[in-house]
Amino acid sequence: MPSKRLSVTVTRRLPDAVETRMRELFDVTLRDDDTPMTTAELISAMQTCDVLVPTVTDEINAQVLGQAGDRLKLIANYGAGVDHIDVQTARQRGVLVSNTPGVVTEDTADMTMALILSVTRRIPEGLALMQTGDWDGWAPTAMLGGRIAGRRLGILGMGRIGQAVARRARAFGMQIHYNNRRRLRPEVEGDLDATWWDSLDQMVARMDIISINCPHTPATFHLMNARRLKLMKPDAVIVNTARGEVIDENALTRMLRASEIAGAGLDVYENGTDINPRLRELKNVVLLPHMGSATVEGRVEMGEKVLLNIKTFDDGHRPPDLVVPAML
Ligand SMILES: NC(=O)c1ccc[n+]([C@@H]2O[C@H](COP(=O)([O-])OP(=O)(O)OC[C@H]3O[C@@H](n4cnc5c(N)ncnc54)[C@H](O)[C@@H]3O)[C@@H](O)[C@H]2O)c1
Ligand SMILES: O=C(O)[C@H](O)CO
Repeated sequence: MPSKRLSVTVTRRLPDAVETRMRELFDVTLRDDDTPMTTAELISAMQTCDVLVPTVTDEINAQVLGQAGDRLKLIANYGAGVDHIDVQTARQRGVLVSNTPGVVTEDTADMTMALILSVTRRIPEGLALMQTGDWDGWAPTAMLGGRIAGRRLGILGMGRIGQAVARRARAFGMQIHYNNRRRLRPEVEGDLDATWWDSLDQMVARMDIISINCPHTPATFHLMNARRLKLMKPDAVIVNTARGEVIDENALTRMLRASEIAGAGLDVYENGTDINPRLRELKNVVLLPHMGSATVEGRVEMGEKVLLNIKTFDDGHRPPDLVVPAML
């Protein structure tokens, strides 16, 4: 007699190859349209499935989890960041949470460098000049940016992506500094030629460029608040490819408008798509639509990770990318 297949609900459209494999392995419910589920749809899905595959666009808070069915045993997130899931409450309810770390690392680090270069070398301004047809030729003083070689890069959150950013930035001749929950092992720190700062305040005050690469947790919410942003040098730049909530977006906008810091490159925002409109008006800001890990290859690998986590759970083992509250 065939064994009962695990019931899996996926909240967003995934690459075709991933959806096909989902169908082969599980009793899967896939969506036809690619809009985020409403809260009611999410709760309804969580009342009938064994495994939910959400993304960053699904807010799975304590209230939503409180209405999930007893059947729900695993939330296999499609993405590395899990700040949209109340992992603590899930655990209390006996629901496991897994994510997709590692496969997003190189692509997100590439995008971090792209933002650093875009802001310091004014790439979007140059592009706009070409697109409007306003370029009237080379001039010694036109479109001058800042050199990044020799500059101090301060990485806040020296995990997988932070270290991948450090490797790239070293190749660009930057000096690497970092603040992290824990200091790296000496051999890793040595390989990256990175300088450790125990005090985030002291690091922030001395850097030319700051890159945010820590997760959004209660401890990192507004870690870059108005007071700390004011410690930055007036010619410094900040980039964020982690989560918007780590920076006080309104304070950052005010400081950029007042030229109290030189520029910002943002891939993520404090309130999702509801971006401070004043940010859009600024020339010294480069805004991207949360596309740090958006490569064809990466999206398939994220799906493969999700499949592996579910399959391992289905086989009676601990999913390899289990997220436990102590990690956050
Ligand atoms: N823009 C995107 O598309 C995109 C893609 C992937 C990941 N992300 C975000 O990037 C984050 C980091 O991903 P990762 O794979 O590098 O995670 P990771 O767990 O490997 O690294 C995170 C690092 O942050 C450090 N950290 C945590 N709290 C801290 C604190 N209070 N102060 C200083 N350091 C702290 C941790 O010690 C760890 O070293 C994810 O949580 C996710 O939110 C964004
Ligand atoms: O965390 C990630 O992997 C991306 O931001 C998408 O959720």
